[in-house]
Amino acid sequence: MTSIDVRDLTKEYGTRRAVDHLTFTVEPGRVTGFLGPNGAGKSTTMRLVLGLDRPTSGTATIGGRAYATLHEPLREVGALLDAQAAHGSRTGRDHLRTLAASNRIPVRRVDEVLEETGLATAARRRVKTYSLGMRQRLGIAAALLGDPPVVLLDEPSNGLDPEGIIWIRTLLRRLADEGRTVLVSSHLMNETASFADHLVVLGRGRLLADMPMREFIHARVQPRVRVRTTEEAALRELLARHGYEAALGDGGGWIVQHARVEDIGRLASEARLPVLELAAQEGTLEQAYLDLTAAETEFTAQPQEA
Ligand SMILES: Nc1ncnc2c1ncn2[C@@H]1O[C@H](COP(=O)(O)OP(=O)(O)OP(=O)(O)O)[C@@H](O)[C@H]1O
Repeated sequence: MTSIDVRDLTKEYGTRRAVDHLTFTVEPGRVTGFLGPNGAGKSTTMRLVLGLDRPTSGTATIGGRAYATLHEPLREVGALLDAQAAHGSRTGRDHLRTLAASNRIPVRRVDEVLEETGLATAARRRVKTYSLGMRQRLGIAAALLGDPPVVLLDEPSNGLDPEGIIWIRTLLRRLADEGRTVLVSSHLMNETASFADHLVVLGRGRLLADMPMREFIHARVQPRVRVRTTEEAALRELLARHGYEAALGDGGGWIVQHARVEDIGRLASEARLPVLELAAQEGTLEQAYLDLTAAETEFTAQPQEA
């Protein structure tokens, strides 16, 4: 099993510190969402892991080895960093064949990944005729070509249509279920919530969180309850009397802050209030993420640099 290990990693561009003493491990068998505001250092970290840039200090290794020392890198790590990387005058198939040949990957893998990424019918077209979503699929096909145990994808849902977004979600889950190490950066919180098991969150080059996604949400978003009754005034008075804060929700009913269904249900029952609806409202990843990064967003903190 191959993990990605980032240890005390720092990268400076001139006086700007893009990555600041970062330490975390991306474990196999789960999808790790890589989050952070614009400029937080996600792409820089991925570039350092892939040996595309040199760290100022610290290390980034894959299975204990620096990327530059891997014998057949595409068989060990698949990456999507820049979907525009393919040469426009080549066909999608030729692009993948060239990559396969230079990494001693059997040529049958080309047709397999074209099929897997839904590009089989477009394989003989020049890449410059591809839509953004098709280029994205081609970049993912290239990442999967060497059947690697480690996959890094920077914003893979970018440009994909709704069907493509469902496809990528299923793909990521499958890769993790097969025991691979999967690191995926995204700005789309609903998307990330739909595929990630674990989160690594950066802010201004530093590690803000490294924990299971459920834990991250529960630690930051208080539970809420939605309750609806025919006796509005009585409910409001009951909640206020027990110190609950409640506000009218969309489509009727009350949203009660810091509450659990067990407590509100019992209160309503004891007061003999007819309850039409009673439901726990799960916190979302977006709420938890915004709460964490509010103070960290570069553009909020330093508007003069925007
Ligand atoms: N080649 C470079 N030269 C100078 N500064 C750079 C370079 N690459 C990145 N930076 C700076 O490093 C910081 C981190 O950028 P990076 O692209 O890693 O962030 P990110 O989290 O991937 O952002 P985004 O979500 O916008 O893609 C930014 O302030 C950026 O301007």
